[in-house]
Amino acid sequence: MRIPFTKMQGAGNDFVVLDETRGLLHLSRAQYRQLADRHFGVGADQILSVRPSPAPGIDFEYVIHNADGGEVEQCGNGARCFVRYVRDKGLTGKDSVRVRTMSGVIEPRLDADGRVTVDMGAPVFELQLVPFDAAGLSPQSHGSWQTWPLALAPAAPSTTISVAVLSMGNPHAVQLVADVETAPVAAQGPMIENHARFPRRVNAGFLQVVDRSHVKLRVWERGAGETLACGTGACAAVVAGIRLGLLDARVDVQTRGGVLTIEWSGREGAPVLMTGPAVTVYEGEINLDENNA
Ligand SMILES: N[C@@H](CCC[C@H](N)C(=O)O)C(=O)O
Repeated sequence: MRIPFTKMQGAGNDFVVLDETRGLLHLSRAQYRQLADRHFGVGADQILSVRPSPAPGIDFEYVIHNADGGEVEQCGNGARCFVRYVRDKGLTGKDSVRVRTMSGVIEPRLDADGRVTVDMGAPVFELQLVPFDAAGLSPQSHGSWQTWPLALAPAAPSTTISVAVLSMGNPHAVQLVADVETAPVAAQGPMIENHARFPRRVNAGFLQVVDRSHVKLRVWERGAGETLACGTGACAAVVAGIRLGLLDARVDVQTRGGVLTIEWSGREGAPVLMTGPAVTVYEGEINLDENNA
């Protein structure tokens, strides 16, 4: 099967975008993996499928698959690319669209300066909704919030780290580090991602606070490994930093692929705003392996 695609990136988090507004492609998990494969496919951290309005008052549906082929709830950098794509392709005349994802409705809008801002909705702190199993653990209190001890085994020697746990529609565990450049992202990332206390696995953030409005961040993404940037990871890290009393309401997040600006008032139920780049890299067509269907 030969299909057209668009390659996009937001702060270096890269995507294959598929237009399914005129019919679903019904790709298999193996075909999503082939699209994401950097040797046998196009290469991407996630595959984004653009689907028609699922309900009145909603402009589009946005379906996200990680590089491992698994469908996931949310993708922040992808949301910025989504609105750039539907506008550039003439699928809408609006600068701001309401888009349904697996975890709710988000609102990306094209800004006058060429960047994109997304209302990512409110962070979720209920542990069972993340989901995170805290049974038998004693949290460490930081003012009105807490972090959780997470034993990483079989690390040698075994290590216990301290993580803030929350959902931005998808699950995040954020730990503070002294220096992101020397943080053990590749060593700890897979252990955190697959930790038994996260039944749906988790995205693992490594956050260095520079000052109250600047941080550095690396994220080991569930189903994709370390990426150059993670939009929901940036939102989760800044929300965690604000709730831990370390950050102000507007923070620039330096990732390896660029800067994202995150704003959150700190009020429970208030939405997180994320601003950053969204860029089309090229268009193409690919033969998908029928044996993978
Ligand atoms: N890169 C994304 C997040 C994509 C999904 C994530 N790996 C997950 O499994 O939840 C972003 O920019 O938010």
